[in-house]
Amino acid sequence: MLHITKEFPGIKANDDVTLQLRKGEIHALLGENGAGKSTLMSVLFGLYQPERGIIKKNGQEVKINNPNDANALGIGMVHQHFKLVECFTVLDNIILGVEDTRHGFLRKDAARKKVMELSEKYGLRVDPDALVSDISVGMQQRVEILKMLYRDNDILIFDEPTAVLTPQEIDELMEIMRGFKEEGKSILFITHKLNEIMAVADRCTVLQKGKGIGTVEIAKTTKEELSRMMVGRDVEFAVEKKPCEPGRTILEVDNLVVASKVHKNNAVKGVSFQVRAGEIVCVAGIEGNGQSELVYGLTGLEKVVSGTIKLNGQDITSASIRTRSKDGMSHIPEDRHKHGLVLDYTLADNLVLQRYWQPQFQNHGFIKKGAVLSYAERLIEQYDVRSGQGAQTIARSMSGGNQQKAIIAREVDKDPDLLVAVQPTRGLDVGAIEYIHKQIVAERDKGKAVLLISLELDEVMNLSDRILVMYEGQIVGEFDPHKTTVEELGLYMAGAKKQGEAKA
Ligand SMILES: Nc1ncnc2c1ncn2[C@@H]1O[C@H](COP(=O)(O)OP(=O)(O)OP(=O)(O)O)[C@@H](O)[C@H]1O
Repeated sequence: MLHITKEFPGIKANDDVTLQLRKGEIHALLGENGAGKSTLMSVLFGLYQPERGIIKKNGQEVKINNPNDANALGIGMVHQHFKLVECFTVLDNIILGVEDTRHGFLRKDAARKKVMELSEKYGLRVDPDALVSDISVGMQQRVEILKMLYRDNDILIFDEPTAVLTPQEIDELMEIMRGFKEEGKSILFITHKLNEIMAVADRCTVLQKGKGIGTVEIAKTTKEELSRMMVGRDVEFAVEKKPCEPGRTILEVDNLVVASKVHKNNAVKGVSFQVRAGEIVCVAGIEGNGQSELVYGLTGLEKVVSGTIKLNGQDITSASIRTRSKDGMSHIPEDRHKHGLVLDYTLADNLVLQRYWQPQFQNHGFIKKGAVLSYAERLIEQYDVRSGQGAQTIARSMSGGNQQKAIIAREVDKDPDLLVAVQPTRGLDVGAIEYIHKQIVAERDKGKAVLLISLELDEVMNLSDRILVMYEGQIVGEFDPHKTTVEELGLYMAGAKKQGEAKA
């Protein structure tokens, strides 16, 4: 890709960027949120046409007008937010658009055979007949990868593939990528996780505010140098925090049971714990052990089966979401598109989603547009949310990381008593993670209670004052982060160990 420039209203997302990919290499693409990584890859995949610049494959200039052209050139892409049809089966998703319809009949036998062979060969376990809406995020990603392989692609673009995976799944993906490389396929890999780049990549190209800063050989660089190139300053990987001084109980959960949406059993099976003012309690666990359902129950997204939830001593077990919000609960949700934002609203409207009815923002049922805008502008400035048209930007057009920052700004600025933060730094760059971690600790130091749900053990160890490990819907252990290790937590998370009587 030579001298690519791509503009959107108000922003040059790519500004004269050159990227060269070799055969059989894993090439990482690194940059702050909104630096233009996804845009550059969307240009390569034919989703956007650049204003300037050309693309060459094997020395020949090519024109990629749409994803079909990209596929014909052997270029495939796994998007940051998957592009699957939820009510279709795995197999139908893989063959979508390249179905064999000879003589007017849809023929799937050969397709099924090819999919199963690819699945076997690369260790990409899928159930071809399962509906996409019923399978885990990890399996959805395998479907996306199989889609590329089914089309015989040999340039594979992975846009933040590990942001949604568990540590085990990340290891598996790294192995799969190495396998592709050995076969001579070329991989473009966007990630914010420097450890992953150091582990698998051969080279790394760094973007900063739309411009290419340079390409480095991984064998000759360090994590620190990469983060400096990308953020333009040194980044602290561990946040400083003083010992915790917990106060009164803010959240009290007693014997909570929450049903599962996917299977008949309960997902949360009698969980009890408390979170006090001025402490960060972290629920650690492998994805799918009831953490999501616990949060749905706490925040009111799902009705609970039994048990009680008290916030500041008030029973809120059956309270509406608005009541919980008014009573002092904030929620940074796991899925920013499903529960965090209204994607076709402006950034400003998204920032007042739970507050537009307050006198500050409405008068006799009419929204005070000026007040909403100036409030949004303050948050955008304070939380460094970057987008093309400021408060008026449509949320859908913002980069994933900046969408996340907008949600964090909204939830923290509500000044809650309890902040329920689920994977708050998913998809954020190292500079933004440092900032968010400091914010969470600052909230704690202001006397707020923080319940953090995270799959990232580094984050758990770094931030929490107390760790609860969840396994198969129950709390199987409680730990002091200063007295435990990642290895010990791992054993409890995998169900190999359980504390006699889990107290919390
Ligand atoms: N379709 C679009 N319309 C308008 N602006 C867009 C569109 N797509 C991207 N942008 C803007 O272009 C810039 C670059 O976005 P891009 O998604 O490429 O960043 P990124 O480096 O992938 O970020 P992240 O790490 O947060 O995913 C952002 O400011 C974004 O708001």
